Formats: sequence, C-alpha cells, structure tokens
Amino acid sequence: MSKIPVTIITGFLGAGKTTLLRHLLERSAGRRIAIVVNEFGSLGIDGETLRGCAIPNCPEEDIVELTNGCLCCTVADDFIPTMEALLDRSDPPEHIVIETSGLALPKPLLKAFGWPGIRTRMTVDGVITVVDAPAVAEGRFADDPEAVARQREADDALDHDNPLEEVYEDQLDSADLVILNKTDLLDEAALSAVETALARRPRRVRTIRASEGRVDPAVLLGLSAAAEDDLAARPSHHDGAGDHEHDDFASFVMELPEQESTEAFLSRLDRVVRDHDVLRMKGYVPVAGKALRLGVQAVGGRMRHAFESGPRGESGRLVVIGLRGLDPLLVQRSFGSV
Ligand SMILES: Nc1nc2c(ncn2[C@@H]2O[C@H](COP(=O)(O)OP(=O)(O)OP(=O)(O)O)[C@@H](O)[C@H]2O)c(=O)[nH]1
Repeated sequence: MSKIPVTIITGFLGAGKTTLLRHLLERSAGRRIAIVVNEFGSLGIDGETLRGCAIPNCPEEDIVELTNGCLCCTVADDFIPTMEALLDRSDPPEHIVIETSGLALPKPLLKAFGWPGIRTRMTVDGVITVVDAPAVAEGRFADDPEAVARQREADDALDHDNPLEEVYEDQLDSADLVILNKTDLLDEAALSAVETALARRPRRVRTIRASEGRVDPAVLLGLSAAAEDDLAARPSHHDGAGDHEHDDFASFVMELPEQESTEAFLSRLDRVVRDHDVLRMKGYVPVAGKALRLGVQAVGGRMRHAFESGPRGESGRLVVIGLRGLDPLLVQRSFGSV
C-alpha cells in the first residue's frame, strides 16, 4: 500500500501560510486534498478563510481545525487521532496539507510521523517554511541585545534570548523548501540581503520568492522528502529538551461591540498594536450601517482590512497574540471595551 504524502506548511505568525494554502487550493481543483489547520488562538479564523476559497464544491469536511492549543504540544491527544480519522475514511485523501500555528516548532510534529500506525501509512512529502521577508529585513527575528536586557530586567524568568528568533530558526532549520513571501514590500537590495542571511542557516534548502503566496502547486507538492526519516539533519533549539510549552507567548480572544466608524476603529487598532507590542491580531467586527463585517489582520505594525462575508453577528471577535506579559485587561481597556 503506498503512503499518503503529507505537506507541512510552517512559518512565523502572519508570514502568509494561510494565503499560500488558499492559493494552492484554488489551483488544485480535482485533487482530493485534506487540510489540517492549527491555530494558536482558539478562534478558527484560518479555517473560515480557507472555506471561503474559490474552489467549486470544496468539501467542508476536508478542512479539519485543531484549535485546542499548539499542534506541536498536543501531538498525542489531538493530532494522531485526527490523522488516523483521515486515513480511516472510506475515501481517504490523496494528499494532506497541514498548516501549523505560527508558534509551532515543526520537529515534535515530524516525530509524530514515526509513530506506529502513522509511519506505515503516511510520509512527510515536505516541510515548507514561509518567511515574512520584510519582518526579517526589519530585524524582527535577530537578537537585539538592548531589548533582551530590558526584557530580562522586567522578567528574570525569561529563558531564551529572543523567543521569536528561536521559533523562527527552528522553523527554517526543518524546511525542505523556503518561500520568501511578501516580496512586494521590499526592493531588490533588501531581498538579496534577506536571501544572504537565509543562506547562512545550517540547513541549506531551495528558496523561492513569492508575493501573496503565489507559488505553482507543482513546486509545493511532490517534494518526496520523507522528512520523518532524517530528523537529525533538522536541528532544533529544543533537541534534548522536554516539552515546549510556548510560555514565552500569550494569546487571548477579545469580544468587541459593533463599531461606529471603520476609520476610528482602525486607528485604535493601530495604536493598540504599537502600544502593546502585539505580534499578531486577526478577527472581525461589525460596523454600524454596514451589511458585511469588517475583517482585520495585523502582523506587527502592518495591517490589512476588508469588508467580508460571514456571519455579521452582534459583536466582533479578535485573537490577539504577543509576548508573555501581554495583559488582556490592559489591551481591552485600550479598545475601550471594558
Ligand atoms: N503585502 C503582502 N501581504 C501579504 C502577503 N502574503 C500575505 N499577506 C498578508 O499578511 C497577513 C497574514 O497572512 P496569513 O496568510 O493570514 O498569515 P499566516 O502565516 O497564515 O498567519 P498565522 O496563521 O496567524 O500565523 C494577511 O493580512 C495577508 O493578506 C504578501 O505577499 N504581501
């Protein structure tokens, strides 16, 4: 019996994983691809985005959401049973694509493919790591000794020099293919500088530039890497360590009432992101007089919004992710919602 290929899409918060996956689905009509989406926040925004894909007859049951914590920490409880259920379907998928949360370390997930019952029936076709090119260019993942010193003063339990850097590097160092995304936001010199930095990583793999996740599915699927068989070639900051608990990060969901004005809301959102160093925020909110709800996405200080279909509802919901210490009450107060 041939093994079902599994592609893992990883990359830091907001790098463009869902965008890439959506593009892939839109161009893979006719193939039976099952999607497993894992989000750090418990809101399931990515699942909704993917269900809104433009594929005729895209079956909802082919999109499985795991919102109960980060995949790499819930492998035994959630992940293995989910994969087994997909395998046991009377009409199993031809290919499975997993989108990890932006904070997931890929290696514990790769290890799960060595489990009995999984190993004989599935193989990891490839780990695709999406990189936010402008975030790298801005030095978001590089060590900033002054910032680390400040953080340590505020929190002497801090156990990594830079939690973002650690996750980012683990994701890069387990890749079979790197997608350098958001190239529209950088000029050639800045892009080349990012590529030079990526080439210094211990694991050297093919890097492809992309904008809005537009990559030919033929490039993404069919890498035949069998990644579960060469874990040693994929170094991790957590090799030899126990569980990875994500306690460097904080995440919560915020309810927001209907907003009077789009502009006022967006400018408040912008201020909240900057004042509280929010890493990622996404969700939707109803706006007075508008039939559609307002969808918002923030990745660091960069923001996008659009009126979108979906249940408008009485109130809005936003998932907010930041470093440990981000206080939900303070953030809510900044929104004026408590
Ligand atoms: N300018 C620009 N924006 C992009 C590009 N790709 C994605 N985005 C935007 O970046 C934001 C995050 O994209 P997502 O695809 O949701 O990122 P993600 O990695 O799935 O996010 P998480 O699952 O929260 O980690 C959205 O506002 C996207 O529209 C790109 O190539 N250029």
